[in-house]
Amino acid sequence: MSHPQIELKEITFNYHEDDKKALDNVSLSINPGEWVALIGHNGSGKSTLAKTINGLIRPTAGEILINGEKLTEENLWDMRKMIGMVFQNPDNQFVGSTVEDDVAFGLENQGIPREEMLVRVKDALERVRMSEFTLREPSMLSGGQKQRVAIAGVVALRPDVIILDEATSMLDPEGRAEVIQTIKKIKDESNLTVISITHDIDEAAFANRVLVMNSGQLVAQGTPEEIFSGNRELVEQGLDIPFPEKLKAALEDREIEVPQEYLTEERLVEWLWTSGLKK
Ligand SMILES: Nc1ncnc2c1ncn2[C@@H]1O[C@H](COP(=O)(O)OP(=O)(O)OP(=O)(O)O)[C@@H](O)[C@H]1O
Repeated sequence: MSHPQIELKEITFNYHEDDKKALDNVSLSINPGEWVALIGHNGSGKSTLAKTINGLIRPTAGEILINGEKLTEENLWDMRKMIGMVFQNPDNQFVGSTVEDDVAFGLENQGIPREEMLVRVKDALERVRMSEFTLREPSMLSGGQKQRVAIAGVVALRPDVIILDEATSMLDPEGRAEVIQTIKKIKDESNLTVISITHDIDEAAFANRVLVMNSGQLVAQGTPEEIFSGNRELVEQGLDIPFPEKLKAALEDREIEVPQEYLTEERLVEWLWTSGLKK
């Protein structure tokens, strides 16, 4: 029988006994090769959920299964090798003096032999299209390039799952697009599972499935189309909605008829061209 890659069963967690629950009875499962976006306003429990999935936090109640196997103290380190994380601040993630050294760092920690390490570093840098920067100093790179190097460091470890914890939030639009395209390429090449925690709903629109957190609970899940189409409640929850949906809402407020289905930016442009809307 095939199992979900990650399964959370009725997970509850609070940081301190008297605190309100940071996670409140959360159950979910994620399959290999899925791209799942985790959205929700500040403090809704997204980062806590990610830390639970990769074993940094032990839930107060409930259980976690990875490939059908229960996460325990004994198998924690093996399980953690399956999951790589990329964090928000690109500047806090560098340890090497060159791009190459930086990507090699995690491999050295895992005791990977030098020959194998060189192959993996080269391959990882090619996959994030940073080969020409191999000997550069990481601090000299743009934000998007820094995050691509951070992704290479994770990819070199050959994880099955990559968690992006607001990995694009400090980048300009160009950097964001670079990082998202990089992740998409790697995901397609190696059936990587992607969990992206994001406030950027345009990023969430890339996912196969969107999970919405609120006050430690998983309150909704569905395709980006299902979650975002005409869903003004999300805005009330402090979330942004994708640009095409924002524009549709603004046009509707002006009593202009708009398509009810979810539109990507390309489809929106197409519709605008053909809609006969006049200035
Ligand atoms: N180290 C900690 N100690 C105590 N409470 C914490 C800690 N980290 C988070 N919390 C609390 O747990 C709850 C969930 O926080 P979490 O960081 O998981 O939310 P989030 O959705 O990731 O928020 P953000 O978007 O701001 O990163 C919040 O009430 C937060 O104050």
